[in-house]
Amino acid sequence: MTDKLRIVIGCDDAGFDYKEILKKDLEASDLVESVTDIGVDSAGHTAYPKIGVAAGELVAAGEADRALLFCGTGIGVAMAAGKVAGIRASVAHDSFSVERLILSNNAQVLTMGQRVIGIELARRLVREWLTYRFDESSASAEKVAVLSEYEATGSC
Ligand SMILES: O=C[C@H](O)[C@H](O)COP(=O)(O)O
Repeated sequence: MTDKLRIVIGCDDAGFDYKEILKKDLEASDLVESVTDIGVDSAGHTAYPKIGVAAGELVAAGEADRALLFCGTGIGVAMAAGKVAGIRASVAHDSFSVERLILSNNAQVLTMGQRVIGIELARRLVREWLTYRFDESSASAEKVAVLSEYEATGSC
């Protein structure tokens, strides 16, 4: 049995519809322990960097395992979340990239763009994302460690 995940979900106004749909999917999933919605609400106009940083900080603080974020393209919230120390975040809109986001990069944050990907593909990819766990003994681990080394020391 795979450990269940504590997930933060968030969006800007351009990602609101998908965030609402995926929030329901996550809440119904057997692979999810909890879902924390950090907004925006339907009337929200919070700029995407604030959502990305807020989600990244929750994960970095150990209050969640992963974050799933939406904006128009997925790019802005990924850039913002990735500014938080220790956070690895990326947009991914295809099955292989979603797999490698976990198995190669041990990323905690997946982002998607509501203006880019169809909703049924987004839902399928999130279902797949929930099944992957990074293998700390894999050859990928030492590559991920180089990122951490750079963060810690300023060089690698
Ligand atoms: O990456 C940014 C997002 O796509 C955002 O939702 C839209 O930003 P814009 O309004 O600056 O295009």
